Amino acid sequence: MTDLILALDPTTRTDAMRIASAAAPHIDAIKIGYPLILAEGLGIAKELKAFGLPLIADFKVADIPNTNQLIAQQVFEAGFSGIICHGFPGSDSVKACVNVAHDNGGECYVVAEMSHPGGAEFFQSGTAERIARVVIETGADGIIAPATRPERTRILREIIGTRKILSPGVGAQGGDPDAIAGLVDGIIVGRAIYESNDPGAAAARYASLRGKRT
Ligand SMILES: O=C1C[C@H](C(=O)O)N([C@@H]2O[C@H](COP(=O)(O)O)[C@@H](O)[C@H]2O)C(=O)N1
Repeated sequence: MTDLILALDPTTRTDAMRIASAAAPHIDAIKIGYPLILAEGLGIAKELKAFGLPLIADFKVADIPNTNQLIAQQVFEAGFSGIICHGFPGSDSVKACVNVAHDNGGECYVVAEMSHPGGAEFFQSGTAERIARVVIETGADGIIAPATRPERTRILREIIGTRKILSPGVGAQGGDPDAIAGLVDGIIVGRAIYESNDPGAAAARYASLRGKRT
């Protein structure tokens, strides 16, 4: 089952609610991060929960363990069911997020390799693979891996086994959904949906990929 996760990055409540409402019937989760939260505050999470979909907090948490713990606690108190953290701060920092997520019945996903061009500079040469191994060590629920580089995501899949892969980079960044859908548990799509004149129809097109997971 290849889930469709809407990256809801508009920076006004009005646009966010309009787009979420149109896309809701076709998506499996909503990911929000700094663009919308800094613009509208954490309260937007409670409003978005009205759509009955899991909410993923994309804060790319990357601090010392204690600070990661404090951030993660705020995230799950705000009603999120998942959190994204970075892996480069090390296994103790990742474990702090994992523990809070699991204490709250939620999930923690770790950025293993980023989808933009710069992600190839710093996450390859072994870094992404090391982070994938931290995911195994810490019991994290999965990784973020690039839809723009299916060959890299395939390598990371070999390391993390059945843990989840959520894959951004489809659409606006050039990632081909058909090339990645069979490899991952969810594709993350933002601008190709929320910048569309018809976000509902755009989401429905990507939703047709469900079930492609092989
Ligand atoms: O490597 C990563 C990490 C990060 C993530 O998912 O954690 N994202 C996020 O995924 C979405 C893609 O949006 P769009 O390009 O479809 O508009 C945005 O919210 C990005 O911040 C990536 O794009 N690549």
